[in-house]
Amino acid sequence: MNMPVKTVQEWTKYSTTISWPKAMIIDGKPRAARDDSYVALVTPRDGSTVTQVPYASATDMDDAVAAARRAFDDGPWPRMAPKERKELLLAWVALMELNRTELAMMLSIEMGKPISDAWGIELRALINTYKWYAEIADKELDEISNVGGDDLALITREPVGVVAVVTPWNFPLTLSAWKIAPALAVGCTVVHKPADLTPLTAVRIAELALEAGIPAGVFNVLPGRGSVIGKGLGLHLGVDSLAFTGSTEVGRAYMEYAAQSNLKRVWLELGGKSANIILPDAPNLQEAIDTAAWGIFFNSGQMCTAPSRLILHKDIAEEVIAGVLAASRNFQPGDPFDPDTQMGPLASMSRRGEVQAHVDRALADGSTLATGGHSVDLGAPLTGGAYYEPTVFVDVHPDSALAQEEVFGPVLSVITVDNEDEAIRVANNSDYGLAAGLWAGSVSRVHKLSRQLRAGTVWVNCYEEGDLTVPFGGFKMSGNGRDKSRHALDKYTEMKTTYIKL
Ligand SMILES: NC(=O)C1=CN([C@@H]2O[C@H](COP(=O)(O)OP(=O)(O)OC[C@H]3O[C@@H](n4cnc5c(N)ncnc54)[C@H](OP(=O)(O)O)[C@@H]3O)[C@@H](O)[C@H]2O)C=CC1
Ligand SMILES: CCCCCC/C=C/C(=O)O
Repeated sequence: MNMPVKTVQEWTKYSTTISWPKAMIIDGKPRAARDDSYVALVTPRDGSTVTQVPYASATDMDDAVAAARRAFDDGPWPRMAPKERKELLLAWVALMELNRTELAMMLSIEMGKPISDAWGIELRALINTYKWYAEIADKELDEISNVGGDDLALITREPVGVVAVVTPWNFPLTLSAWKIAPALAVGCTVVHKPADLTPLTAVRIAELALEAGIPAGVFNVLPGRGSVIGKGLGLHLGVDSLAFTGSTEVGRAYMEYAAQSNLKRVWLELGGKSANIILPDAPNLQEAIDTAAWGIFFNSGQMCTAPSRLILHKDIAEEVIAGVLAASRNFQPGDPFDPDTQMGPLASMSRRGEVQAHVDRALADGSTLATGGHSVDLGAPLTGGAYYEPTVFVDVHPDSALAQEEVFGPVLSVITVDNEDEAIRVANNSDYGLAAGLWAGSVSRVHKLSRQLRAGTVWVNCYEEGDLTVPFGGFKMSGNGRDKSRHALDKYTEMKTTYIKL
């Protein structure tokens, strides 16, 4: 399917027709915050205020959790036949498809994602994720244990209960869907707190859920401050499980909130500092070069799996660096409404300030800047936008702050090594373990080295490839549990043994 709107002029005109949600969704109804609070939604495209967002207080949060609790304890959702849940979820998917263009534009406005990526990548992922988990809802079977004699033991999975979902702004629709869709498919009810930067796409999706007939209280969405609503959900005694994507620092806080409250299950998908290793026998060096550049500049580098450490064998380092610098010229930031733009702004001015601080520190630490390192002013009418140059540092020390800390911006660190053992040592020299890339030709080398990489996903001769059938999540301080695939269902179910004397 192709994008229905084609040119930057058409998209710009279309952006003015968007009708933004005015209320949050609690217990099946749109409503304002009880204290009538609102905050401004500012687009990083040009720095303008787009609309006002209803902003939840702790009282609204209590209402939402109570609604989700009632819907779980007494409502039809966990009790209906899985095939009925499937039909309702598929009706919701049909509305997402119908509203794809509007949702893509809202996303592009909220966090500056290039419209081609918003429509072509993120909306596709959103729709496919809900469809996949809707379809799986009536295909999971339970187990009977072979205990023998006159006994019968059932091993069943039951929905865990009320699930809080707290998500970031970089892939706000995809990352939320990876949690909300499996939770709802197994019969849980959900309270979603979207990121401050991307509240209204989340509310719009909840409006569509109501339109599709998802019962009241099953899916509640609360825009609100992380330190109030996120923390409040983490501490709430009415929440049985909490699924989070975001920074390692806040992930750690969620484990503390759980320990201080009801030991709710906490599932974390956190930061990354992924290594992308290129060895001299890479089957297609040009593809490795192009993918290395695309990987770090896609979504302006705001991606937990961004291949931010490029680890090069010395024999090909010069050629790859030259290639990556040439490729970086294709990622000059541009208007996110232009379908040809490959890299839009950062998600906010404050994010841009943080990226600049990482760059300044790297310069002070003696890292060599090969290109970029500055903000960009695209001129009127986009002067207020949060644009930043594609940036590459070379000869980066593997222990430096730049090589160890997640920048979450279009900033690549290139590290040159003498041999493959050193490449693996450098790759594993990180608190994170979300993903890694390996470009090599020999089959036995690929198998040997990919086993040695301490990461939840290892991409070989590719990067950022995926499918809903494969799990996604991290080793070490990149988190626990897995999104996507059948394995995600484990996070939203409790396992029960029923042992029967016949
Ligand atoms: N794994 C990933 O994909 C992501 C990693 N990050 C990393 O985190 C860094 C900071 O980005 P940021 O957006 O601030 O990420 P955060 O981890 O702060 O935010 C993610 C979510 O957590 C909420 N939150 C914030 N503070 C608290 C708190 N004290 N208690 C409970 N919930 C909270 C946020 O709400 P609110 O938006 O209202 O603050 C948001 O919904 C990035 O530079 C990047 O390194 C960020 C986003 C995604
Ligand atoms: C459709 C591809 C979206 C992949 C998003 C993966 C990002 C994860 C993260 O940043 O946490």
